[in-house]
Amino acid sequence: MNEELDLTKIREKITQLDQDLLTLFAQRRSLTLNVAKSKAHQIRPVRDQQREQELLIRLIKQGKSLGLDAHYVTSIFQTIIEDSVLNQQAYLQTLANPSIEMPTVSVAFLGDKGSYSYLASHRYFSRRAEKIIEFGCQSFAEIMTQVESGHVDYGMLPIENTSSGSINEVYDLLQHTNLSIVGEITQPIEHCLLTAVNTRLDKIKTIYAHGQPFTQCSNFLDKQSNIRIEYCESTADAMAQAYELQSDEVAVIGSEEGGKLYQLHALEKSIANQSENHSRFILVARKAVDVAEQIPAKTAIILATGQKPGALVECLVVLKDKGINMCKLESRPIQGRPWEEMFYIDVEANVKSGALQEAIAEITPQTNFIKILGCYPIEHISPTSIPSSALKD
Ligand SMILES: O=C(O)C(=O)C[C@]1(C(=O)O)C=C[C@@H](O)C=C1
Repeated sequence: MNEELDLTKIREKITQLDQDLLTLFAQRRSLTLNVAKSKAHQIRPVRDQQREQELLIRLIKQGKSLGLDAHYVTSIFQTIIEDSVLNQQAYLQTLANPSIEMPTVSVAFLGDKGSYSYLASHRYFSRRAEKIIEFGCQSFAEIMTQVESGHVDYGMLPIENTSSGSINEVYDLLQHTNLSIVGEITQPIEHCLLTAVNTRLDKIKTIYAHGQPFTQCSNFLDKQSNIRIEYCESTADAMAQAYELQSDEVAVIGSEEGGKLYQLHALEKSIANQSENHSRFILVARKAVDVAEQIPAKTAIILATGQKPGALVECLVVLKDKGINMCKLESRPIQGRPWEEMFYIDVEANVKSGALQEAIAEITPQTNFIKILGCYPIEHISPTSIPSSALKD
């Protein structure tokens, strides 16, 4: 056979190239760590979008001359840059918080292996810790208690989802805790219908699911007739049940990645109402963290204004006047005080910044309760925009 078409030989060459690519990725990563060290000295922001834009435009051009299309090149390098920014941020955070020890961390999350909270915990600490001690919990309240009591270092809690909105139970728990929010991570939620054995959709009689995925897949579930839904404490619980039953009439809603831990296969993929489905998780700890100046920060504040008309608006006007961007506003009833609301406000500012300190000082007299829930690095790296002319062939 023509040597060029010998599959074994071709695969050997691909394997070698993939290995070379990995070596290059690792070299690039260690160079960006030096960039972070240099920026730590000069107190320059981690992100330099002009540099990113120049780099992407040049790479798209070079890619085209090699027969690689612009979208392919862009998506690869945006992933590389995101990794670079997150790594630099993680490094600068270790400098800003020298007392926090990281090689081994213990993390409490909802459910067991395979839950979305489990996946978020592993992703979050993958660039920060060498070893994770996992602590699966049965409820959000248990996660808080485990961290408060010192049994674990961190708790990972989902706070909002792009499809089903805010997770009220978590907001309510934050009202009464002394824990601080020290990080965030946005996890893509890719709901699939998973089964333990090969089967067909029309054979499924029972679907096991946690309440959240159930709500997020309501359109798909409405279309299935004669299917019984069994609510579970967590997605991992649902997966464990399906694994144990080994039935061609049983399915579970969960991620393909998590399902693999239970030897489950995807019968249907992308079954969520919204194709772009993401959950934002917060990480809580007993001690607040400092956020390095070079990193964009978010501060979470809760406050109650009583029933004075316009009191909340006045607080928000203070933020506007100080040029502080509010990225989230949520309200929840205050337990035991009917019709009174607790407001949760996320702002894009470092709590140590002059502007936010001044804003808090001005807002405080207008409230009957105010507390900083935490200040942490913004983990969401929005991709740098590229002029459309660079994308054209
Ligand atoms: O060149 C820098 O300043 C870097 O931080 C490196 C890098 C990259 O990975 O290429 C990452 C982040 C910046 O926004 C720009 C570029």
